[in-house]
Amino acid sequence: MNADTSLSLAAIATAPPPAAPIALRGVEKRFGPAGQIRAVAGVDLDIPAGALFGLIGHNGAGKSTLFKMMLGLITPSAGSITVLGRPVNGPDFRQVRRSIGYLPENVVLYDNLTGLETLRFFADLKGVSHAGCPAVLERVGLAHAAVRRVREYSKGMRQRLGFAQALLGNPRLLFLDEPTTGLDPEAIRDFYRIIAELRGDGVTVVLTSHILAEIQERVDSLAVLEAGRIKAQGTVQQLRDGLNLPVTLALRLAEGHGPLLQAVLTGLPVSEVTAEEGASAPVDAAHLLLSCPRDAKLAVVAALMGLGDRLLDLQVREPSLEDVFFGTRG
Ligand SMILES: Nc1ncnc2c1ncn2[C@@H]1O[C@H](COP(=O)(O)OP(=O)(O)OP(=O)(O)O)[C@@H](O)[C@H]1O
Repeated sequence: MNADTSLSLAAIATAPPPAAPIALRGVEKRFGPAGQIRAVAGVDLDIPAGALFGLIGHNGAGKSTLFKMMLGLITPSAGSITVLGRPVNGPDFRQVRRSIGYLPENVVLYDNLTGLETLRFFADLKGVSHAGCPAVLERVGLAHAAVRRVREYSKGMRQRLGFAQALLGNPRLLFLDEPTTGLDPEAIRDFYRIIAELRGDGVTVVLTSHILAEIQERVDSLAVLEAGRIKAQGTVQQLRDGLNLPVTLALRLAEGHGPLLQAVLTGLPVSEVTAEEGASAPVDAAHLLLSCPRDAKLAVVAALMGLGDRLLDLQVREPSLEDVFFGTRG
């Protein structure tokens, strides 16, 4: 064996394992002297490497508690968590933490520091070089404000700065708690553009949001958390399919369609016929909404073709994630 070969074997032996999925098994967290507050209850969760994963839940559902346990900041009362191939709270997790970026829900910033000084401060805490700070500021669109004090920053600029500190040290995994709070639509677009770039580099991103429509458009898969439990998990399509929520068909019809509409729909499982908001009397209105089970959608659409030129327009409206989220409640 020559020197080069032994060197490369040594490198393989000490190389970190490939980024593994995040895995939670039976995770529970209780607070209070007698453990009477159950913030997280029996959570099983798998987040694949390279995913953009969304965690959705109302206030108090347990999202932040789950994040803090995945970061090793607090210890589960029961269950196990593995992040990037290592048990959280295990002896070598400190090392893994260096590969993780975290944006807390309320990032603490010091008003007297400039943006650049803030990033240097966080770089020191994380044990990474100051050299990357200007580039990270540039990446989040704050290069122009690098030497302005944080007290002069708008809410959106503060949120960008919080995001910037999470990006320090080129993390392999990002936990972002409500990352788009306080951002205007353009800044939200910028944020997801950066997320897309990071994912192109193989970074795994886990985020929470209350803006359900925003999450629905962007994540690969998500978990709906309610009262500390996962109520549903999967892609948006899987959630919709699993819940079998009805599909809405929005029709625009020519006058005098009433009897014909009733005739073509006879025998089909159309549960509701209502006028779309703004239209006049229900069945004679020109704009109608029909609701039917998703497995009857094609049969209903085919039947509606029987309206001929009285059917002016037809839109199939899938249930939104909002429907999925609230459909899983209670
Ligand atoms: N340190 C703590 N001591 C006692 N109870 C706590 C503690 N941290 C969280 N809780 C409770 O655990 C539950 C879950 O809180 P958590 O902050 O995880 O929810 P969340 O989904 O992040 O909510 P939000 O969207 O409002 O941030 C809540 O009932 C909360 O009051």
